[in-house]
Amino acid sequence: MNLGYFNYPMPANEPVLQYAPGSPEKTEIKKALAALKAQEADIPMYIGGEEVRTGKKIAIHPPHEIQHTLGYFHEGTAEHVHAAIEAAMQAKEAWANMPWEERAHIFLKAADLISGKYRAYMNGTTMLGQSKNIYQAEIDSVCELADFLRFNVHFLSEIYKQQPLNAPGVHNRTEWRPLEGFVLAVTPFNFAAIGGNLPTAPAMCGNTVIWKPAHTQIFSAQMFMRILIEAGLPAGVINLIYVDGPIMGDICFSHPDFAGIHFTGSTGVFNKMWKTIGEDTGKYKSYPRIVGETGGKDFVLIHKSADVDVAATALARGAFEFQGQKCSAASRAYLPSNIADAIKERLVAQIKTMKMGTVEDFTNFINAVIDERSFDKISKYIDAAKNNPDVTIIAGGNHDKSKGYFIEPTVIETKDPRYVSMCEEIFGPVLSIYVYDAEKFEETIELVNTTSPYALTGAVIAQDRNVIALATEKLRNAAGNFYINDKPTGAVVGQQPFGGARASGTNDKAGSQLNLYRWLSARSIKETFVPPVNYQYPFMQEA
Ligand SMILES: NC(=O)c1ccc[n+]([C@@H]2O[C@H](COP(=O)([O-])OP(=O)(O)OC[C@H]3O[C@@H](n4cnc5c(N)ncnc54)[C@H](O)[C@@H]3O)[C@@H](O)[C@H]2O)c1
Ligand SMILES: N[C@@H](CCC=O)C(=O)O
Repeated sequence: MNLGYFNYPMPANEPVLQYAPGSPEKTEIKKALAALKAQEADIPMYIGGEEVRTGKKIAIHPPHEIQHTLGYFHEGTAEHVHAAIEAAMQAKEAWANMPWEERAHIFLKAADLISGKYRAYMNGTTMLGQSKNIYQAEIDSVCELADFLRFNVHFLSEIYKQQPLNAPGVHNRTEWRPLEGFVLAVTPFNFAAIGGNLPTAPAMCGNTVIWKPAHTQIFSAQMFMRILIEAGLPAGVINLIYVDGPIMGDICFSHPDFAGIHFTGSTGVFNKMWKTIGEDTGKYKSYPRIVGETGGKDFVLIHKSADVDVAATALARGAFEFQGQKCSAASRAYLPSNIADAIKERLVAQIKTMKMGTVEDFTNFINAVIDERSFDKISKYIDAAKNNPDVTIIAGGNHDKSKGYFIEPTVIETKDPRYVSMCEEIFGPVLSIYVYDAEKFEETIELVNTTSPYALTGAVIAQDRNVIALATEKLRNAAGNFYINDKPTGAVVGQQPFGGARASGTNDKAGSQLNLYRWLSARSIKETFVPPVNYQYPFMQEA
């Protein structure tokens, strides 16, 4: 029954709490961290509304304290992928037919639970599971996730309102159907908000979903899943499984009901998925929607007119917050020769004050990288730089995995603008810098544009307005999110819709209408009130 058109106006962004000494939020998070550490969680998969425990228990350790065990998750097999598909297909019809306002209110309630009752637990599971300090957890697992849910409800309401023209005697309407089949959400380790957005955006549109997070994000993913259930999400709408990626891929990508993938992760994995899906599209009922946000090699281009402190701070925050494990992290910087020494000096001075350690000690700015594989990969780049006479490490360079996966914030200076660390995504606390002739700004723009295959984020730091205009125009295709006099990280939902092009993804902008359109399939319906009863047109009559 449709008894009215209900409005979901543009929401405000969830305010970021400050966790100052003595604040109530600081007391709450300290309590939550202690409680989470005092227990060993037993974490099931969620399939068709059932908690599924397989007995194959995998331990979860904080990356900054690997001797501690936070709990265990139950790993699934091919059988659980099949069960999740079946559950999604069974739940599909009832979910698609549920009135929009009922669906919307589940997600709005979940947003309020995240920003209220469970704020400390969303933050706590993210801090401990992914080694984020409180500020990094707050902007991700609480503010960005609540924003994704609230803004998407607003954006989808706006889409539903979009209707075509009518000619006399005819009524036209557009139905925004969900896709025919199930949607797969495959999510990365680094953002709890991305983990939450990738399954909920298609679900909001009436699709049912299989959600496979990275193993290293399960501690916060299961917290969000429990919140969705408390908010009223019906059984089978989102099915959370912990299965090896290729096993899941083999089954889902060969299933006739596979309708789309919402992926965020590395470019290599996405390329493989695209190829597998494209090999024989005849096996599917419809062409699957393929949405992927992938890697980056994000630049900061500094002009000779730049404010030195602005430049040094954009690099310090942009490169090292959350240990550089943001797809948006500043990882290559171009310093003009006239102020390069001053920027380096201030950057190194800032880095020297960055404390590294556990998330429970709030004075630590730097925590650990996600796991041993990442630690080893990042350390290799640093060690190769140490052994290369043509490059210099001007800050950091040490790493130690005895207690946790700790890597110092590291700055590599190279005289070769195409040195490996200027081109490849390292995904850790490593910034590479190249000093260019301050009079060759235009040539350097070209260098920035052609050095890496990625085009995710980038920043220009300058005070000269003509230069800002020039860089904005010439680097149009080099970044999907472009920043002027700021760090290239920290996009906010509703303000800077996020996503990149080239090897950085399909640029379907998470948390925007552009993204939601990918999970909808429009049906145009024409109704003629008084239809013709003779095939002949007036032009056929004799004069
Ligand atoms: N562009 C963006 O918006 C954005 C945001 C966050 C992270 N990222 C990118 O994500 C990467 C870091 O995250 P990650 O290490 O979790 O990425 P990843 O590619 O290793 O993993 C992403 C997801 O894919 C799964 N997976 C891995 N191999 C698979 C396979 N063969 N088949 C099916 N699934 C498979 C993983 O288990 C995980 O769930 C970086 O490259 C980063 O730039 C991009
Ligand atoms: N949206 C985040 C990055 C997400 C990728 O890791 C930012 O803008 O920093």
